[in-house]
Amino acid sequence: MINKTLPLLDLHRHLDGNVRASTILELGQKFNLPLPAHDLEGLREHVQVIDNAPDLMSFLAKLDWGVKVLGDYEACRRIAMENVADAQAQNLDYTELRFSPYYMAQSHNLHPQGVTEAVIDGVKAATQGQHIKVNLIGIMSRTYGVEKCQYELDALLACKNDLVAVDLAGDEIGYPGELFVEHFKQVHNAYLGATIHAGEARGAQSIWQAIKELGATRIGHGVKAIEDPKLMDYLRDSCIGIESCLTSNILTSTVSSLETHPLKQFLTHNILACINTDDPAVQGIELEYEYQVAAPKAGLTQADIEKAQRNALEIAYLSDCDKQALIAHY
Ligand SMILES: O=c1[nH]cnc2c1ncn2[C@@H]1O[C@H](CO)[C@@H](O)[C@H]1O
Ligand SMILES: [Zn+2]
Repeated sequence: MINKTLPLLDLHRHLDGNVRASTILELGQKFNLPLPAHDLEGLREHVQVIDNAPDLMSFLAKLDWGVKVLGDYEACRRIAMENVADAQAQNLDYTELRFSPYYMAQSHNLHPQGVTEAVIDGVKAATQGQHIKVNLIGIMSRTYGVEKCQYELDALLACKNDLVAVDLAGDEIGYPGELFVEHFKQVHNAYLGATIHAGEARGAQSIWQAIKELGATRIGHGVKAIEDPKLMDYLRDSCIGIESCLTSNILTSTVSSLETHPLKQFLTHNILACINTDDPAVQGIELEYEYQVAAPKAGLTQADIEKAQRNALEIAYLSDCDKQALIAHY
């Protein structure tokens, strides 16, 4: 169960993996797009993973309608605002929303920088005067290759003051981290954090690479770390955070069942692992479900769950002062 005396955080939450089905319908109509269905019930199977996908890339295809309907910058601003509202409805005290501006821009030839500015503006407007605090992480979608990622990174770096970190997401097998060393040099030169999707579709080596060559201080998923005892020790000793996403890992067939998910072992090994959603709307879950249902199924005791809740605060891209403010609220 969620410990209500501690702040609740979701550090791995894709804004563009969390577009409401109702918004997809409305924007589809607004921009006259040929949607695969014209009511919510019919649309569901096209925008949500119902049965486990055979692999990561089939899972990721379900995110596509959420960005195909982004016909202008106002639509991007809207989904950013709705993401804040959804996070508030989950009683989150703090979340890091991540988004890929090129992925959002490409269907309607928008400019990634314009998309980035619209997302920033939407988040600022929606959080104004509210309790919830939101930081943004820019994603490079590796699925589009090295050059497109540079184009995407240029857009993100132009807005670097409104971001806390840069991530690499998408096709981990087809576009391994080795291709992105130059990109992450620029990320570090801009004093941004680096959290990287690794050890999800590929093995422990991909996590080593993300840490040693790309300078990641946090890892998205990282499930394959369990195969490498040296890496497990390294993650613990170097305080590298692991952003676990339980249901996501089942739906992408990364892990065969919650019962065999390595999160429990990460926590027992004193790795700074935490519980997150990933793509809530596409997965049809929310953070509450991950804490109340998925985590116990994955073998976490109440003490483990509280540890994970505290770990999120520890590894969040927040100053010590901001962390204290979150704790002081309770
Ligand atoms: O679980 C995941 N693993 C890898 N990449 C992901 C996952 N969820 C979303 N994206 C990727 O993130 C970008 C949108 O934010 C897209 O590139 C999408 O494919
Ligand atoms: Zn993710």
